[in-house]
Amino acid sequence: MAVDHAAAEVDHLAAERAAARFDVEAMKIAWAGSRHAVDVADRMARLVASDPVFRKDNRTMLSRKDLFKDTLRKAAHAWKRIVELRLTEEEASLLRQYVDQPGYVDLHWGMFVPAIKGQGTEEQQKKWLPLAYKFQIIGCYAQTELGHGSNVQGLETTATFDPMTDEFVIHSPTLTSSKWWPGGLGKASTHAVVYARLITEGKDYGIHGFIVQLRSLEDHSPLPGVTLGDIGGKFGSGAYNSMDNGVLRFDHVRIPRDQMLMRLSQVTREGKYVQSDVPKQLLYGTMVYVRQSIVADASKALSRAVCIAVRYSAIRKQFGSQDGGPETQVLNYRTQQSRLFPLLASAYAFRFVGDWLNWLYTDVTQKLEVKDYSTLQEAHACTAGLKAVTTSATADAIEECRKLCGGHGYLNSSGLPELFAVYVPACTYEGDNVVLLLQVARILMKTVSQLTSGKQPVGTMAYMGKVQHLMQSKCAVKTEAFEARALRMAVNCAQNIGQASNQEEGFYERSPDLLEAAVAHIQLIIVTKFIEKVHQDIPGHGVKEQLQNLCNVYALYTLHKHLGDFLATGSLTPKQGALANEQLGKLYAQVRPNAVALVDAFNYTDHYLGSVLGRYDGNVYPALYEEAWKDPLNETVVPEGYHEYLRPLLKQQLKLSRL
Ligand SMILES: CCC/C=C/C(=O)SCCNC(=O)CCNC(=O)[C@H](O)C(C)(C)COP(=O)([O-])OP(=O)([O-])OC[C@H]1O[C@@H](n2cnc3c(N)ncnc32)[C@H](O)[C@@H]1OP(=O)([O-])[O-]
Ligand SMILES: Cc1cc2nc3c(=O)[nH]c(=O)nc-3n(C[C@H](O)[C@H](O)[C@H](O)COP(=O)(O)OP(=O)(O)OC[C@H]3O[C@@H](n4cnc5c(N)ncnc54)[C@H](O)[C@@H]3O)c2cc1C
Repeated sequence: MAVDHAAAEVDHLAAERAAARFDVEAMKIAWAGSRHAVDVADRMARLVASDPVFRKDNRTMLSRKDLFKDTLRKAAHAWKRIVELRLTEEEASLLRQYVDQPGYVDLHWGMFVPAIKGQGTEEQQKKWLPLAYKFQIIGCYAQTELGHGSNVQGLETTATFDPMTDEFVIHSPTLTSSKWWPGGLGKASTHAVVYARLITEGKDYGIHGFIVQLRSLEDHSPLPGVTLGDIGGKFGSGAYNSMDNGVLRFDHVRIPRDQMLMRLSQVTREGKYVQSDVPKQLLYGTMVYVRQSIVADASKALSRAVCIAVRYSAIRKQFGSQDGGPETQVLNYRTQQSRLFPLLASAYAFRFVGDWLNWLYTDVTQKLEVKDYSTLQEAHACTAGLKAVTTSATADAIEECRKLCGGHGYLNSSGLPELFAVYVPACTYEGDNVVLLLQVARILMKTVSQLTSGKQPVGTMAYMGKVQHLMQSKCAVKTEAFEARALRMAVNCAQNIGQASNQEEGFYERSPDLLEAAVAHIQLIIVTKFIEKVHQDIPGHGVKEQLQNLCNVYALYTLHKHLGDFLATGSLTPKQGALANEQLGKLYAQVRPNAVALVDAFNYTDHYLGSVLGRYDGNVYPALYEEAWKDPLNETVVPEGYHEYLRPLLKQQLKLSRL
């Protein structure tokens, strides 16, 4: 039973649920990963849903100030509950997820703590982490500047070592060097990991991380030399406006030398720069960590939107039989299915590839601990590429779900506008998606160039080693078609770049094609990981069959959508393309009776979904009607402003008509 629906009196979706051909409880386990994962998520979701402090149905009606205060209140209350109930790290993180309101704690736990863990020495970790763990300090991640975000090497903030005092002087030399965007910086954080150019002995050693205190721990006022503020309102109502994305300027602010994060490189007491024997890209480790978690978040956001759209499509009826019989559920329209079911399949696909990516990340981290850097490039390519492809697809899908819900999808009470507004910046933060895909493309080009030297590609690039076969064969098997498409697109790009006067120029000219080659490579990974998942032993009546269906939907839909690539590279014939489309229609018919149960398997509470259209009990119309009356505009029958602006107008019209 989904968590807060036990009391639902009428289940308007009961017939849909009864029609499902698989065990929903077992599917919940397949989705969450284990029985334990289902149980703990269930408990945390229930805890949040039943606590009035975590109410969020009025969020889009709050002013920015009230919304921010509400966020502070929720964060403090969540922390109180975490301490009182002695929640584990896993439980606490789920509780924060279900509170579902972007706020400074996301950056504190999600970036500040990981940056210190990844880039701080053991000594620095011992000093700073206990303070952060107990919330005696609040931290954020201050990298992006007004003038530069994507180009990290172009950042301008300086950290100049002063050997006289054994301190770094942090300074913002220009307006464009102002830190701009960091979440939690504007109003909440007391500390930040600040990225700045390290200058010592007159030499610029590039970007490094520093722990800098920004606000007094006594009264929260900015420390001398520090200018701080919020950067202003953002897209949509409610949504990401709960976050205090901030601006920060330094005027020669001094910090002790030991606040430079010194795991990757050090500055000695005398001011000598010492590079450790670790790759300098580890400076970007926090971003890699967050990118992998963003892939898991994509499946959460997408599954929420799909859950709303599927349930509502089963309730909503339009048109019907000619003889006045019942109208048709819009979920029965073939067009609705062909728009919605690929999104349902994508939610599952992203979930499983997210799990795999988490495994890859953990594996790389363990290897790094024993100084094995061999999989660093693979981790970068997979996190960057999957982050880009899954967030772009999810942002588009949320908007598609809004349209699938017709007019009511445009109401705030559908939950979809806010979900979209909160979600879309994921295409930009933690690396603009185009910039990240170009990173993948660079690695693809490097791999192609090494093929002739006999170097065998490994990991997710291993298929490129089958170059002779994949360049020539006609592909009968689905994965092979995806492999051939990705490889041939990459090889085409490499050949075209090879004809340019130099590599950089060629890469620049061919970058639109390179983006598409990178997408093809990443889609191959998603399809492969879904197939690997369905080949596992998956218990529960009908569960494996449903996942197999969804896997086929994802693969064939992707193939259909990018048929141009497959045909242009000769990876498929037009006849195979047409057959794939035929097959897709049949698969949708198999998904149809299971659709509602497949979204029930996400096990979301009505509180977390935050949507009158996606209610578990399907009792949509009374809820929509009731919700409308809660709008502040309906507090008075005659609107404020009537006497000033409507009455005189109407009176004037009355006078004119009497003339
Ligand atoms: C949740 C909401 C909160 C949001 C928070 C934020 O947004 S926070 C702000 C988020 N901000 C952003 O996300 C900013 C996005 N921008 C960036 O991440 C970087 O500027 C860049 C990667 C685009 C270029 O960097 P660059 O000019 O320094 O480098 P380059 O291109 O010249 O490549 C040199 C080599 O490094 C390799 N390599 C690169 N990255 C990694 C890695 N992570 N790991 C391992 N390796 C990596 C690359 O493959 C290449 O290898 P090769 O060929 O030499 O063997
Ligand atoms: C909601 C939100 C929260 C954020 N939180 C944080 C935070 O906590 N801490 C932090 O430090 N930062 C944060 N950021 C900043 C974020 O990381 C950057 O905005 C992001 O990295 C993109 O950089 P940019 O803004 O410089 O975009 P730009 O690089 O200026 O992008 C503008 C356009 O240029 C294109 N472009 C750029 N470079 C290239 C290229 N080489 N080739 C082709 N096209 C290119 C892009 O594709 C895009 O279309 C946040 C941003 C947002 C929106």
